[in-house]
Amino acid sequence: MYIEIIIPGKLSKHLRDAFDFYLGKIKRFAKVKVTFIKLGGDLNKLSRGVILKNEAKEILSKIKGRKFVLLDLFGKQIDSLEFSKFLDMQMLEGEIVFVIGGPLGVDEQLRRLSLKRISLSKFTFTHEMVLILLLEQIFRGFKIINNEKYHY
Ligand SMILES: C[S@@+](CC[C@H](N)C(=O)[O-])C[C@H]1O[C@@H](n2cnc3c(N)ncnc32)[C@H](O)[C@@H]1O
Repeated sequence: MYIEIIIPGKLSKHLRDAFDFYLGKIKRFAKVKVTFIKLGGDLNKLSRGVILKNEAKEILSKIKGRKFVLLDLFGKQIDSLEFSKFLDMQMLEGEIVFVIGGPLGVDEQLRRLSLKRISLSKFTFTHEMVLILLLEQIFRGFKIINNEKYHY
């Protein structure tokens, strides 16, 4: 199983331990690649719309026509069991691509093109926190699929 996560920006130092921790945990279930793309510009010089379009262009160039799941505040809230079923189903395809928006959110084009939009809760998290939360849910999902003790 191959999982790719595309996210604008860089991971802050204070989250690196959590990032490495969950990547290490997932590696026996799947190969995970996290692709950081450059931010779409400086809000002091460009409008939010232009920045989001720049990021969408860069993200789409990495997606190269593949299906992707968007992490989106306005997406559907699902629970960990449903997420694990989705992971299990995608295993038949052999690949899942997730996209997380940048600090300013996502361009509508990405919403339109996405296969599915998932909301983790009604709270707004930083995009970097969403990366860590997503990795933990992926790990949890594999533990559920494999009937291993972790999800209570
Ligand atoms: C700081 S948020 C951007 C908030 C922005 N107001 C918006 O409308 O998306 C950065 C990114 O993190 C992700 N994100 C933040 N909170 C989320 C949540 N509760 N569920 C799913 N994704 C979330 C989304 O991909 C979002 O584009």
